[in-house]
Amino acid sequence: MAKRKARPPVPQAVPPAAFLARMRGLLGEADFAAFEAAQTAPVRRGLRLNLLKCRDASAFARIAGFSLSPLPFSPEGFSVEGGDVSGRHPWHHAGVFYLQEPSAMSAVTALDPRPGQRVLDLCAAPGGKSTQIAARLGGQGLLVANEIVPGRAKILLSNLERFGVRNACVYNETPERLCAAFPGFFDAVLVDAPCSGEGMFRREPAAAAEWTPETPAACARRQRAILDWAKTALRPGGVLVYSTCTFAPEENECVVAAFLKENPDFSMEPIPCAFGRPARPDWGGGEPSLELARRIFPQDGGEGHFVARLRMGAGAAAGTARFHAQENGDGMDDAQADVLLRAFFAEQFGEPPYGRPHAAGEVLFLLPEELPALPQGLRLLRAGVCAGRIKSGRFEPTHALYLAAAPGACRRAVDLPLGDARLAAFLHGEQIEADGAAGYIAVLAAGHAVGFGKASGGVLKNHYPRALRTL
Ligand SMILES: C[S@@+](CC[C@H](N)C(=O)[O-])C[C@H]1O[C@@H](n2cnc3c(N)ncnc32)[C@H](O)[C@@H]1O
Repeated sequence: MAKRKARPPVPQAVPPAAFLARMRGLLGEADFAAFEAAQTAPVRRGLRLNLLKCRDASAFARIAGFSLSPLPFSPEGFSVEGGDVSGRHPWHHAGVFYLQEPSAMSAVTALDPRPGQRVLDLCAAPGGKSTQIAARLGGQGLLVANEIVPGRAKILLSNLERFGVRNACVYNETPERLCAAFPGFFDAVLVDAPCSGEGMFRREPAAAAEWTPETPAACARRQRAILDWAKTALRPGGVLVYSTCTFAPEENECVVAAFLKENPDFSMEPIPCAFGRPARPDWGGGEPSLELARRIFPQDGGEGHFVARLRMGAGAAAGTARFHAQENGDGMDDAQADVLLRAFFAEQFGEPPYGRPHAAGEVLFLLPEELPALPQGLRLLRAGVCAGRIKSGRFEPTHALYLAAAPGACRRAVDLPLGDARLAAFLHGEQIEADGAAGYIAVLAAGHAVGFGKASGGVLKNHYPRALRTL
């Protein structure tokens, strides 16, 4: 592998004195001492396997050169040491793993999404929890991942594409507009709310610098508004998970207590995994069922999270979603897109096309089966997989199409070991050697697709997206 530049040291955050005083008051002397001691321990790095691409953690660790230890927060999550644990690792480019703060994995464990369900991740960027939900869905059902900030929504899309997710729609919407378009539609909704980020002070010094004693109350107002919209997108009997990465009771127990008071058709449910410790009913006005939510403090093995799982009563009233059929515009119709994609898949992949072929002008998509049509008028970044476009009468595939290939499916491929200089060159954007017939060829990193190129005259023209190339 190419030699890596040493990374500059991460600046150390100084927790505000008022924050520490609050924590001392909340936790009491003994627990506060443990909290403070954990704050100075080395930061644990978390790695989550992409179950869509790899389920064998020992083989993964051996080949990737990592040492993995299980975490209590999620069965597919590990604390990681050794090797090149970074976004530059070829298997990171291939979407085989996601680097994530360990306790952040707990929210999807609490949500417990199952294949075939319709799931909404309402505050989704950069996609830590969306990629985990998609992996748990195993390609069946639907994930709607939404992010309000445009630039962050693009990063969310990029991470879902890297993970090879086929059955997601990515939106850049306000919670209000998104939920109004999907009334009563989802089996499960995750609100991983914007918060004061007290659990991220060590990793994000900016969060510590911005914090004031008034921040939690301001965040709580926004969180309650988001939850009010989130509930409208849930079907009766569905599950709502609320999570934050902050410690402030105002943003955790108090927000959930107020929600339960205003929505008697919702009730707290136990989380099917005993990470961290029970939440504190006395920090949320005394509602006893708050004890079913969980808190994770640094002394519990993660930077900090709060997770509550609520269920909507099965008899509650729900709205009905109304969708409109997609239009094709000029160019192919869906039947022609189907024929073209079948031929391309037969040549390139050992599986037929998945989803529903759809042509929008010159661009061809494989739409999620679970979404018969799309709501109109929303800022949609992607529905399903963008397969490619017709250019000068020929089909040109996308990077996302190769990343979404099932493991072992690429028929025409050059498979390079992780440390191979040609792999480093490809990820850097260079041409590499290619034997054999001309045409599109997948580039694999030890069995997993990282992208593709077009072979001609013994070389592979590089189609690795510029924005993703290593420097
Ligand atoms: C805690 S982060 C989400 C992290 C994400 N779930 C993950 O695991 O990668 C909260 C997100 O909410 C977004 N956000 C900020 N203000 C919002 C608002 N008023 N409504 C909805 N989302 C908002 C932020 O841009 C941010 O991406």
